[in-house]
Amino acid sequence: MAYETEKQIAIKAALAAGQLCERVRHEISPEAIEKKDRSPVTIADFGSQALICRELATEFPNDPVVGEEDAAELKQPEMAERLSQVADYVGAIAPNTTPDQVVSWIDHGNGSVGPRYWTLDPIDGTKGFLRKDQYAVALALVEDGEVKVGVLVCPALQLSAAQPGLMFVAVRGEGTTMSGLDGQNPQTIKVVSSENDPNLRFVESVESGHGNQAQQAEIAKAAGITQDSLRMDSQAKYGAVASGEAALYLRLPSPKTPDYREKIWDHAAGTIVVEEAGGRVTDMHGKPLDFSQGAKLVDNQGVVVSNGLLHDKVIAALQQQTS
Ligand SMILES: Nc1ncnc2c1ncn2[C@@H]1O[C@H](COP(=O)(O)O)[C@@H](O)[C@H]1OP(=O)(O)O
Ligand SMILES: [Mg+2]
Ligand SMILES: [Mg+2]
Ligand SMILES: [Mg+2]
Repeated sequence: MAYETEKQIAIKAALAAGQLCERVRHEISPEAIEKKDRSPVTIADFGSQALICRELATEFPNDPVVGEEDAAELKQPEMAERLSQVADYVGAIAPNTTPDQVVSWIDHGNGSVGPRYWTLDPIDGTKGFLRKDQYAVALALVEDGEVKVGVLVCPALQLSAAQPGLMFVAVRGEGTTMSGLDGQNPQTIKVVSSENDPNLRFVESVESGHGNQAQQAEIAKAAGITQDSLRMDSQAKYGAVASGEAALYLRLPSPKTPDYREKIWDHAAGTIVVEEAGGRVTDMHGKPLDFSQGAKLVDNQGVVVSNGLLHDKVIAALQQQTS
C-alpha cells in the first residue's frame, strides 16, 4: 500500500497531539472561559505542533513542515513560564523534553511549500477549543500540489452513540476511514449518496465572520437543501461530509473580509478525507484548491465541499448569483 509509513507516523503524531490538547482542555476552568483567557489554547497549540514536528523531524528529516505556529513569541524572556508549561505537557508524552527542544521542534514547522511537504494545523478551530466545542488536529502530506495523506483528529466529535473522539484518515486512491481515538477498527466511510437521504443538510462555521451565512443559506436552498445548517467549528465539518452526516459544507467569503485567502493547513487534510470518501472539494468558482502556491490558497476564493452529487448544482447557483 502506498504511503503506509507516512500514514502510520501521521496517525501516531496526530493522536499524541490530540491527547495533549484534551489534557489541556480538561484543565480549562470556567473562570478562564469567562475571562476569555487564551493561554490554554496557546499552550495546546504550541504543544501539539511540537509533538507532531518532533515525530516528523525524526522520521522524515528531509520533508519540510508548513505549520501554522512558530516559536518566535514563545522564545521571548517574558514567556519563560509559558514555555516551561508547554514543555511539561509535551514531556508527559515525550519524557525528558527540555524547553529548548520544544522551541526547536515548533520551529521545524517553519518550512516552505515545495514538491513534497507536510502541512499542519496543531489546533484548527481555536474558538471551538476554548468554547469546549469542536476542534481538530489536522495533518497532511502534499506532493506536487496534490494531497496524498490526510489525518484529522477530532477529540470532541461524536457522530453516533459511541464515545466522543473521532479520527479520519485518508490516503490517495485508498479511501477514507473513521475510527475512535484508539485507532482500532477503522471503518471505510462514504458521503451521502442519494438526494433522499435524511442527512441532506449542510454544515458551516459557527463563526459568522469566517464565511457568509446569508449567502450560504441561499445557495444551499438553491441546491435543494431544505434543512437548517449544522454549525460546527474546525475541519470537523469535512469529517461530517465524508461520513455522510451532511452533504455539503459551504465557506463563502465573508463580506467583511472579501480578500481573505484560505490557508493550506485549514483545508489540506479535510480535502483528501472528503475526496477519498467520494466527495468533491473546489473553490466557489469550481476550481480545485491549489496547494502548490505557498501557505495561502492565493488562487482560490471560498471553499465548496460536497458529496459530489450536489457539486455542479452548487457551483451553478453561485455563478448565477454573481452573473
Ligand atoms: N475571514 C476569514 N474567513 C475565513 N476563515 C477565516 C477568517 N479568519 C480566520 N479564519 C480561519 O478560520 C479557521 C477556523 O474555521 P472555522 O470557523 O470553520 O472553525 C481558522 O483557522 C481561522 O484562521 P486563523 O487561525 O488565521 O484565525
Ligand atoms: Mg485553522
Ligand atoms: Mg490553528
Ligand atoms: Mg489560528
